[in-house]
Amino acid sequence: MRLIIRDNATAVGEYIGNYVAKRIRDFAPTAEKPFVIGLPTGSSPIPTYKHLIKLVKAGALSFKHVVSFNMDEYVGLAEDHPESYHTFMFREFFSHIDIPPEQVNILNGNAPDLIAECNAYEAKIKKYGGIELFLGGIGEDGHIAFNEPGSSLASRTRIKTLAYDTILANARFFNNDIAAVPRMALTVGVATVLDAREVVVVVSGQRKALALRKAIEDGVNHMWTLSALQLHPWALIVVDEDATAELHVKTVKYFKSIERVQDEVEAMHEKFKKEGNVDQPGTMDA
Ligand SMILES: N[C@@H]1[C@@H](O)[C@H](O)[C@@H](COP(=O)(O)O)O[C@@H]1O
Repeated sequence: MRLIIRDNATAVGEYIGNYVAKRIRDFAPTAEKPFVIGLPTGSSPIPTYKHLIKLVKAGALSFKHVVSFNMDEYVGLAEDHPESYHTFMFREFFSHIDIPPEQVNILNGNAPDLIAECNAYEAKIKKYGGIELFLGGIGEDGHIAFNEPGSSLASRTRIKTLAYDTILANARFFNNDIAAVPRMALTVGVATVLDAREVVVVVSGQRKALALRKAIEDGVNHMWTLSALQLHPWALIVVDEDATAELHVKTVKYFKSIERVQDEVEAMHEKFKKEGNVDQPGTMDA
């Protein structure tokens, strides 16, 4: 696992935006071989979406051959409700980029058969050959997608009852009316996320600091589902300084030093490549 620390949420968004853009460009997606990406909602990924929009508008990136799968959606909230994840994704991202809407997949929290909806979602991901890069955010209780504490680390897309803490945390999006926050959601499972070839997680703000510590300094534990990322061979967490508040100084220093050495290795490879000595980029420590 790599941990990248940036000064603030904007810098985190720029870092992840550039990272995702490079992955898409290097993949060179086509209609026959699209780049399959998993996407989150929440306030944390907004700076990333803003940066990706900027790159698309500047002609430096295209989502024409990208297929997206969102992480989750509330159950029973009208699709056009201002706080549905459908509305969020189009408002904050999709309507500003060139992704064809038919390539966007978001769970339908109003499907007549919710279990069938979840199973079909998993099947569709499989049909595309799996997710290349899953971008995620976390809740204050360490949940990834809506995999609340106690979720099975082998879980798949399913119906999930929300933790009361999450309902309280999300009330800010419903005029602080706790009663208006849906009690259930459809969510990809922990195993659905871990199946992706690469996972990138954004964590910003001091209120996520404990979750970050639990996820990276303690062991794998279903009470902090992000910790399951320790089992993933290619995981990257990008955080702002505020989110590191509960980490040991030693941990922060360690990951900063890894980034420094990695930069040196990459610069060296670039130099060699220019001189025609190597044709493979350096591999990154995961
Ligand atoms: N289901 C979503 C999560 O996928 C998201 O990571 C979390 C964090 O939101 P924010 O970034 O606004 O703190 O919000 C919800 O709970």
